[in-house]
Amino acid sequence: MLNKYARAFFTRVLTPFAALLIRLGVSPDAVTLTGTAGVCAGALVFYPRGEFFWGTVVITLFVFSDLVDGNMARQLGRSSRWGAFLDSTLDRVADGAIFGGLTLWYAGRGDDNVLCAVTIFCLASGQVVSYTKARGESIGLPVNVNGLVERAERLVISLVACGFSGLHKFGVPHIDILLPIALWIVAVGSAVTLVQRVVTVRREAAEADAGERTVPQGGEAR
Ligand SMILES: CCCCCCCC/C=C\CCCCCCCC(=O)OC[C@H](COP(=O)(O)O[C@@H]1[C@H](O)[C@H](OP(=O)(O)O)[C@@H](O)[C@H](O)[C@H]1O)OC(=O)CCCCCCC/C=C\CCCCCCCC
Ligand SMILES: Nc1ccn([C@@H]2O[C@H](COP(=O)(O)O)[C@@H](O)[C@H]2O)c(=O)n1
Ligand SMILES: [Mg+2]
Ligand SMILES: [Mg+2]
Repeated sequence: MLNKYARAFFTRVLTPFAALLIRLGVSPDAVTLTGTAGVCAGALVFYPRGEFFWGTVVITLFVFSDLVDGNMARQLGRSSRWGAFLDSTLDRVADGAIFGGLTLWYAGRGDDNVLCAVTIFCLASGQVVSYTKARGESIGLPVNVNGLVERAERLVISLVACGFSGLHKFGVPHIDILLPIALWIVAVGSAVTLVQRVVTVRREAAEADAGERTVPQGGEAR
């Protein structure tokens, strides 16, 4: 949903910044790599210590690089298969760091086995949701479904809740309840999305296989 409705807005806002980076001689790949390094640093330095506010501030500063890199590549007319591969692969690394950092908190000083398990589920299910699309497309299917909770939703729900929960350390009472609520929402939403994508791939695969059986290559329909 965000990918559909918010992308156009962020493209307009970020285009001048992307153009500036191009004029400075920065490459899209450098932005992809720097953005991922920044997100990983923010998540793995701050989250395991329960510094949710500052961790989220650092991550937010870097996570938009994921919209800037593609914007730069398109402005340069240099959108490439390598760029698409690098972008998606490093998305998985960044997601792993965000939910990994939260997992380390709940496994350590946050000391909550249930939320630790929910966070691991968010991490694993998010990666599998992305995999379903990549694998489906790699076997030649359109995978015409995005599902309830795509990556943008997973990030926005988790990061907004994390940032606000971090205000608990500055004396705002009860606000830390937002993070567990968000994690449960992302976990359930990812499970639903996974089912939506698997069902779609199953239908598309059955249709494609049936089409191949009725019309053999170079032959007439039986
Ligand atoms: C006092 C309060 C403290 C508050 C602290 C700050 C709060 C932080 C708030 C928000 C931060 C949100 C940032 C989220 C930005 C997300 C940007 C992003 O990375 O989007 C990427 C996404 C997809 O790009 P790709 O095509 O490269 O990705 C593909 C896709 O992800 C596939 O995913 P999947 O299959 O898993 O579903 C992958 O398969 C594929 O491999 C991958 O390549 O881009 C978009 O979707 C575009 C839309 C971006 C929308 C961003 C919306 C941000 C909106 C609101 C921010 C709210 C701010 C509220 C702050 C309140 C503070 C007072
Ligand atoms: N280093 C990069 C990064 C991205 N691309 C291209 O942009 C597409 C992704 O666009 P986003 O707006 O989602 O970042 C990607 O599929 C590539 O075509 C690139 O070429 N080099
Ligand atoms: Mg990108
Ligand atoms: Mg990306």
